[in-house]
Amino acid sequence: MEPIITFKERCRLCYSCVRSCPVKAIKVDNGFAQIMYNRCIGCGNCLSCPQQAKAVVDRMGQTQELLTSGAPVVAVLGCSFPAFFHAITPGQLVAALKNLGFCEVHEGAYGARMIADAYKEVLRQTEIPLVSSHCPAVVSLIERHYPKLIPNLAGVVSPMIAMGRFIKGILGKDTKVIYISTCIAGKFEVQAAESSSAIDVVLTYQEIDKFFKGRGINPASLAEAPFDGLDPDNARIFTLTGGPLKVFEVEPDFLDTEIISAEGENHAIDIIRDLAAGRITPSFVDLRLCDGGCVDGPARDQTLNHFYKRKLIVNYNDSTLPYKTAPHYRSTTSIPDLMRPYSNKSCRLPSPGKDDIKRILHSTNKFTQSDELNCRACGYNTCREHAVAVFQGLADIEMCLPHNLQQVEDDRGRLMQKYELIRRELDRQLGDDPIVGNDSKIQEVLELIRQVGPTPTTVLIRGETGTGKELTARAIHRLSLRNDKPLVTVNCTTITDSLLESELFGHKKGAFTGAIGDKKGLFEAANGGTIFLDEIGDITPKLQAELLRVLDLGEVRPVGGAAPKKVDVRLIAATNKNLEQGVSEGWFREDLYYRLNVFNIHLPPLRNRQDSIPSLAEHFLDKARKKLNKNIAGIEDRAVKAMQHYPWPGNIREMQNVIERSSVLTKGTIIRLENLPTIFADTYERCSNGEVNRRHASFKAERELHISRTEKNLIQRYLEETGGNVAKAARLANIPRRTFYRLLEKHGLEIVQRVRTKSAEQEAPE
Ligand SMILES: Nc1ncnc2c1ncn2[C@@H]1O[C@H](COP(=O)(O)OP(=O)(O)OP(=O)(O)O)[C@@H](O)[C@H]1O
Repeated sequence: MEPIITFKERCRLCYSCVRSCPVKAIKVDNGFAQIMYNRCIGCGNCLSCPQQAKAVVDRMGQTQELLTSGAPVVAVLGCSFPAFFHAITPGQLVAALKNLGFCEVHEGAYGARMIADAYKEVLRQTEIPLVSSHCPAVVSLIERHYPKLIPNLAGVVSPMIAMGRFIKGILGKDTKVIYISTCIAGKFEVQAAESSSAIDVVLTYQEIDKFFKGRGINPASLAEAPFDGLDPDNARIFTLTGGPLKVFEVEPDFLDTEIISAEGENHAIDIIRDLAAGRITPSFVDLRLCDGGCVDGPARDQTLNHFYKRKLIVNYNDSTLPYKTAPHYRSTTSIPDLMRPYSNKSCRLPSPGKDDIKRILHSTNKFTQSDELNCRACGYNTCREHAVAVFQGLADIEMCLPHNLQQVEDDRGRLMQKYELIRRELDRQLGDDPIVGNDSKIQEVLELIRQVGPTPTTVLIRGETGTGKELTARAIHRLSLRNDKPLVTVNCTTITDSLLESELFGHKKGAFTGAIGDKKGLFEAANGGTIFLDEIGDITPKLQAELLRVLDLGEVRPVGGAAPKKVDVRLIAATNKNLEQGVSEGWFREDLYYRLNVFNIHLPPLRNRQDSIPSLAEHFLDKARKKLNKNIAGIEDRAVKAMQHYPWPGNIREMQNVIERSSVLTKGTIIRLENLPTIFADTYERCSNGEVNRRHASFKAERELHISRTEKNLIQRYLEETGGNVAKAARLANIPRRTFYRLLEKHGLEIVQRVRTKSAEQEAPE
């Protein structure tokens, strides 16, 4: 497994890894940034991901397995260890490692000591510019990205590999060697074929520290133990800036241009690029990718500054460390083969032509040079570099931040336009719809709407389904002084009980599973305007109590929140339930009932509004005409008559649907009885037979019919003239009030008039 992995789900596409990768070995694809290992040089920069989406693969389990396998396991400490384990002595660190189960502990600096002689030899023999190879990231950089310089690489192993070969050469191949340092590239290096089997595991200081903690080992409490192997002497400074040249005994003069010693990815890449281009031709280039040398490798102690770490290393170099060297390490034949080969590991990506770049730039709205902002938000230094990466399949177009912002702005504009269109359409469909009807009942309703509209009074609208309760609520809001503020409509049965409370009153973050943030409720959304609670008879007793609180105190309490919020909302409620029965049966709170029942509007069912059927039919036909863009002139009389005798269980909504459906079905310009659902033909037949039968009935029956009609018309007229006041109407008709009531009953002129009549009666004494 590769030493660094990506946790897809943590990647938030901030492109910080793209930005920090010196060789752009990151591919953004499928919604996350992944490492392209064939381009990666193991510098470890991507581990600084703010979301911790990149992590070093845990090798502690593997180490533990080796330690318990029975094979001898040797620990080798990289030269920089005193700058990490600075709170304990080197001898205590050795003791702690032995406590973990390591049989020997060596200083990796001895590896630097060993390769120094090899370097002197290679330097003496080489005539082309020689590039040092002790930094595995620099080796990878050349093998993967500048293969032209492979012949320039010193064919000498790194100090780490030298140590592995040295120890295994003496103790035998079955010995396991674990190298511990600040280096991440070393983890990649030991996986490469060229250095395989020299080192078994590479750990960072952090990993070994975790190991101590996991095993309850406190190195500071331990007595010092001596190192094994050989004392590296002054090779301990190898880790520092300038350290390798000192150890290799290559000491240039101040003005020397033949020897280059540099650190840091920018310098290293610049120098390698110039070498490859032949712009510089020094005799020796000593390079390390980490700025500050190995002591400042990616797994360093981040809390210490470079110069303090330098001081720690210098002190360590000056001190005498306890050593207990076994005689076999002193044998002159113990020095292993320190040479190594290299291979071309570059994989060339396709190069885009000018037109390709242009096309990609255009797709992110970059048409002129000034459109190329080179803002680097995508992680690439220039818009062109990003375009090349897009062409090569490394980057996404969507990585361009200015382009995305422009897109969001454009989308916002488009959505605003759509919203505006939909709002107008909704207004057309709902808000501006007139309340149609010329029967006395609906005229009375209209009068009530006109009276209550401009007041702040709570209104309770009652009536069967589809009778126009919502339409009435809209009309009331339109006539109110709040009509410039929202009318929020809530159907209490469409939202589940548990959600309705939070929908109405809002909730605080964490109030329940899924409450990931604070949310305002619909009462707050309606602040200053009106809220229409449809089907109020269906809300739970708990919600009834909360609602009462809103009505009494004018404040809402969000679910999970302690502090109430003031709201100024007018309430219109509607129900087709019998709330009085609810109160007596206990499922509707009495106090809420009285609070709602301030001003009642009762919408009559359509079957009691036969007189309005022709005008409603015409109204809905007009709507269907516009909606379907169909030339329909009218509805034939037979169809209207059938509609007048149909009981309309779904009321006006049903009628609207029937007319729209018939408009779709009709082939001519007139909606005929046959275009209506078949039940209307039956209804028509029944009512026609009734008329024919009546025509053939006796004179007496015919006379009764006419008298009854005249009686009904007269009663309606008296009511109209007295504004629905039954007491006055009875006086005008010169009949007792009780007789007038009986006639109302007989002709089906009920409830609405009676409600009004009752209140009017109280005002008007007999
Ligand atoms: N008097 C009327 N004039 C014109 N259209 C009407 C009238 N009454 C109702 N409508 C139309 O009938 C349909 C149903 O009306 P609305 O939704 O207001 O009924 P409702 O009583 O609130 O229904 P529900 O009880 O199912 O919620 C709507 O399209 C509305 O525009």
